Order: sequence, then structure tokens, then C-alpha cells
Amino acid sequence: MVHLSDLKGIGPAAVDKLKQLNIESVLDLLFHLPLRYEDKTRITPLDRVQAFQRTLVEGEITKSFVVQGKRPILVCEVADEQGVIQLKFFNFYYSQKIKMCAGKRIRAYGEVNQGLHGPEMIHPEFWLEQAIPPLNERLTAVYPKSEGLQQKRLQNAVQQALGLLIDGRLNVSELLPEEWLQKARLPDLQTALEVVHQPPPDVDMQALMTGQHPSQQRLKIEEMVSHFLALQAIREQRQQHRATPLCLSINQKQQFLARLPFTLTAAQKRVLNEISMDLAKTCPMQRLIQGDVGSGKTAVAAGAIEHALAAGKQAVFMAPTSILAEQHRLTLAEFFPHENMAFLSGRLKTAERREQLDKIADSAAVIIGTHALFQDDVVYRDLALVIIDEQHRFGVHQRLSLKAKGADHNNSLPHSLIMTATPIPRTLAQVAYANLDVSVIDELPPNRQSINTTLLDNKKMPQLAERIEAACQRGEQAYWVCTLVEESEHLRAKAAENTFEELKDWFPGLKIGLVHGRLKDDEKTAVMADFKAGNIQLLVATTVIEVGVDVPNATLMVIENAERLGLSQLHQLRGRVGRGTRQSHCVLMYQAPLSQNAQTRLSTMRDTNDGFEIAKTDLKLRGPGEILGTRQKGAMEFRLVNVETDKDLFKQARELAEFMQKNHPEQCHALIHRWQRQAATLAKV
Ligand SMILES: Nc1ncnc2c1ncn2[C@@H]1O[C@H](COP(=O)(O)OP(=O)(O)OP(=O)(O)O)[C@@H](O)[C@H]1O
Repeated sequence: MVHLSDLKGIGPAAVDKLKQLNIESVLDLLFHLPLRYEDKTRITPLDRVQAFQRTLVEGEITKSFVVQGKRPILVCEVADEQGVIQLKFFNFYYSQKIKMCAGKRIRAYGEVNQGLHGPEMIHPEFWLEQAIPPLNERLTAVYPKSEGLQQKRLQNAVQQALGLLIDGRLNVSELLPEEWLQKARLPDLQTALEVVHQPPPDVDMQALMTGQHPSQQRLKIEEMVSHFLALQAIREQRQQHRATPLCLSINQKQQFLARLPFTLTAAQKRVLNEISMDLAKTCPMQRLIQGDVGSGKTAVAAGAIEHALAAGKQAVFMAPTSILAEQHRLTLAEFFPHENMAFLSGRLKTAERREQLDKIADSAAVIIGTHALFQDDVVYRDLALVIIDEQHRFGVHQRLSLKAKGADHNNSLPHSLIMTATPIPRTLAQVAYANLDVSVIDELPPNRQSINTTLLDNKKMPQLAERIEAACQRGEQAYWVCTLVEESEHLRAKAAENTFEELKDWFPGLKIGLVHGRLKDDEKTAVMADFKAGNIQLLVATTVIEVGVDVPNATLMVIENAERLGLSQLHQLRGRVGRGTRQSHCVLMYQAPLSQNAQTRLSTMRDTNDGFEIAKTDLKLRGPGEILGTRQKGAMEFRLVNVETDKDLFKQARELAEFMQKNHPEQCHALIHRWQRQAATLAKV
């Protein structure tokens, strides 16, 4: 086996630099695809050079002179039979000027600009006289590189790797079925690698530059197939476990529905039915509920919990923040007034924690909490259902350890239901959640009015005062969100306190509250309870309230410096209003001038309330990794695939994954391992 350090020019320092690029083996090097290509295979006559194109030219120096000024410029005029070009150098040495004298032959490579005196190149790469090399036979690949690693060295290393592949010393087997490749008119692996790293001069450059060349597509499809196979493997692994079937009789279901303070929407009913069908099975449910902010996921989750309770089993409901966990506790207590509940968050005092742990191990039926529910000393009596209100805040590992807790000697696992509020565009959902069944709540509860969003320059703050007072006079409530970028929670809390003091001066007649991350859990709970009860009219908050807070009487939200937040965070925050039947408003304050990106974010928020639209724009602006946050980070980190621009390949890849499972199962495992750096982690899932 050849190691990176066996390659010429790759010492321990370069090995470290390559690691930063996720390159840890010679094979990784071959899968490190070029950023762009340089064509040094042909010389362009000087009358045919085009502005903005990187071009190779050659001719005789006719003149060379220095233009004096603040920064002297060395200018070389070069001519061939057809035309003239100027080569310009700043920061040159005088020895260079002497070398570049009239009469010498020169070849140069660089981007052509249209200068005052015709075409010019600034700081081109150049060769003089005898040093002019033969023309390249292939295009030159230019790679993404890490700091301190020279492009030449990287190019050289890839060329060596390719050489090893071509002369058979590096064995990289073809894992895609030949018959499929032929049908899809895609090249085999070796050909694809040769083309992407050393394109022949007649290659379709346009396709190559845009990532559409069959050789690039083939490599991307291979990576996607491996992703689908890996997720499928996880799914199958889970399905091999048993789960306790949880069934509700029609009568029990009706009683549950009658207990709810509202009638479920058609979408809620449909999703609850899908869940019921899963829960009745003897293998664990693996379902994701996707529903926009305020679509009523909690009631559906309660429906799932009812199944566990009817079977005398325990259900866990986990939230990403303590505020939200607390709120779910209150909501679920309304839905299940007679059930024994336990609550666990990281900040319980020792005695309280002990008490809750005892309950969890014994009498509790519904257990609510934060990630504290994962800790090793939490022992469940008989866990049959895990609900995770994910909001994209949990890593895959945390979820696993909770699931593992339900496993008993019968090799059984609890059913799992993941809820997410950030609507993910379909294409991304299909990729990220390929191992889950997905239910979508695509309808809001009746009589919701869309939130009216306005943008307001920070300077025009006084205009707001009237609106806040008017809303409060109508008996409605308002949020004032401070979006502070300070590093420490302490500074963020301090700044929110300052805003709180200022607002108290502005609105002496209003009851104002403050909530931020530095408050103790019980203090936060008390403030939120006061707000919910209407004792606080204006709540000053940091973004701790971003997820899940549900106070339908709040109809106005002011977000300070909204330009600092990403789209999905803004959408989550705004979703705290518009939860009742009254018209709600959101005012996005901003500090001018806005960057182009911030302008797009804010105007998107102003123009739409549709979470899916917002998610689409978000995906364009930020890319999938950011949107998914920590969730399945590893699983979504593609080497070659760009989830947005390569989405057209997904269908083909999915079909190929199915084809391979059926006809070439022996190759599937190898393929997963080739591409999934995190294969080991995934295998544990
Ligand atoms: N079918 C319904 N009819 C009327 N009101 C409903 C219905 N379903 C839920 N609600 C109410 O709508 C509000 C939002 O519900 P819920 O908190 O479950 O939303 P969610 O989907 O969890 O939203 P978020 O992601 O923002 O937390 C709550 O006040 C809830 O009582």
C-alpha cells in the first residue's frame, strides 16, 4: 500500500497540510477534484486574445520600460506576427528588467485585460528564451489548497498518484456496475480520474468548468450512491431490531382527540395516522415530522405519546433548550393531566435530580427534558417511544445514545420520532433524511393570518414606540429580541439588560420582562410563565426564545439588528408571533448599510411567510452544511457533491443504489467505505 508520505515532495509538514484538506490517503488525493483548469497546451495568437480569459501567449519583446510613479511598473511589450500585448509587473527587481530586454523571446500565461494601450496581462507567469518549456499535452488542473501548501506541490502529488493508478501500483477497484455505466454512458473510474486530473486538450471545457462533464458526474454519482447506501444500511440495521407494538383502539383515540382543546387539522390527522401505523409494527418507527413553525407538531407528538401510555410504557420528549423543554412540559401537562411526569434538565439541583431519576426508573410515564436525558445515569423503566424536537440542534450521537437506552435484552429499540421546524427543501430532505420516513404537516391551524413583516432602519426606532404601546393597549403582547454578537453569554446578557433598562425608560407604563441565557432555569421558567399569563406585556429576550416558545397572545415582534441573523433563525424567531388568530406583525430593525446578502435575507423575510420558500433561499445563500447544523454533519459532508447544484443527479444515484443493492450487494459495503469518512460512525448508528 502506498502512503502519502511515499510520494516525492510530501514530507511530514505537507502530510499535515493535506490533512486540513481531508486528504489522508493517496486515494483521497485522487478524489480531490480541481477547482479550475489552465490551458497551456496551445498558444493563442495575439490578435485573438480575449479579455478576462486566461491565455498562453508567446512572442518577442519589442520594448521594455519602467513607468515611474508611486509604484513603478515594469512594462514589456511583446509582439507576434499578428499583434501586440503588454505584460505589466509591479514590485519587480531591476535584474528582471535587465533580463526582459528587447529582442528576447518570451512566453506568458495569465488573464488578459483590456488596458489603455490594448490587451495586457498583469503579473503573468512567464518563461524566457531557453527556459520556455515544451507545450503541455494536457490541461493543467488547479486544486483547492490549504494555506502553506504550494499549488505546484499539490499538483505534483496528484500527478504521482495518477501515475501509480495508471501503471497499476495503486489498486482502485471499479465499484459501479459496468452494465449500468455503459447504459448511462458514463466512463469507468480510472478514465474519469484521468480526465478530471489531466484533461486532454480537446475536452469539453465548458462542461468541465461547470462540473457537468460525464467524468465529474460519474464521480459525484458514485459518492451519492455511497451516501444512500450508508443511510439505507443504518435503516436496515435498525429494522433488524424489534420494538414493542403500540396500538390505540378507536375508542382510545377518540378519547384522546376529545381531550385536545382544538380539532386537529387534516394534515395533523394524516400525520398522526401515519405514526399510528408505524407504532403498530414490531420494528422500530424511524419517522421525521417536518412542519413549519406553528403548524402544531406538539399535538401530533402528544398523539404518539398516547400510544405508549395506553400500552403502559414510557415516552420521552426531548427539546433542544431548557425553555422549550419547560414549555413542552406545561403543554403536555395540559394534554395528559393525570399522567405521572418527570422532568430532567442539566441545571436541576442534586436532590431534585435524584428525585426525577427515581421517577424515571419507576413511576413516570411521560419524561420531558433536554439533552440531560442522555446521561449515563438515567435509567428508564420501560422506554418505548423517543420523541426528539430537534430543530437541528442535536448531533446524531446524542440521539443514538438515547435510543440505545431503550435497548433491552430482547434486542428491542424504542420507536423514534424526530420533529423539525426548519422546512428543508425537498431535494435536501431526500438526501439528509434518506434513512427516515418523512411526514409533512403542510397546513397551519385555521384562521391564522400571515405575519406582516416590515423593515426599519435602526435610526427610525422612535416610530416603533407607538406600535408597541398600541398593541399592549389592545391587550396583546410583544417581544423585543436582542441579537447580540458578543462572544460570551455574559456579555450578551449584559447588553440585553441594557436594552431592558432603556425600554423601561421609554415605556414607563408597560410591564416589561427580561429573559436571557444567563438566568437560572427556574428564573427563566418564572419569566416565561409570567409572559404566558399576560403579567408581562413586553418581553426583552436574547435569541434563547428562538425555538418553540408558544404564547399565542403575542402579536408583535421587534428584532434588533436583524441583519446579523441567518434566514432560518429569523423565520424561527418570527414564528413566535402569528400563533393565534389575530393579525401579527414583525419589525426587522437593521443597521444600514446592508450587505447584498443581508438585503436578500431581509427582503425575503418581508416578502414571504412560507418556510419552504425561505429555506430555499437560505440554501442558496448558505449551503446545506450550515442549514443542517450539527445534525448528521458527517453524513452531509460530501467531498464532491454540491447538494444544490448537483440535485439533478440524485434521482439517478438513488436508482443506482437500489440497483446495486439488488444486483451487486457485495460491492455496496466497499462503496460505503470508500466514500464515507464517517462510515465507522454511521455503522454505529
Ligand atoms: N389544530 C389546531 N387548531 C388550532 N390551534 C392549534 C392546532 N394545533 C395546534 N394549535 C395551536 O397552535 C400553536 C402552535 O402549535 P405548536 O406549538 O404545536 O406548533 P409547532 O409546530 O411545535 O411550532 P414550533 O415549531 O414553532 O414550535 C399552539 O398554540 C397550539 O395550541
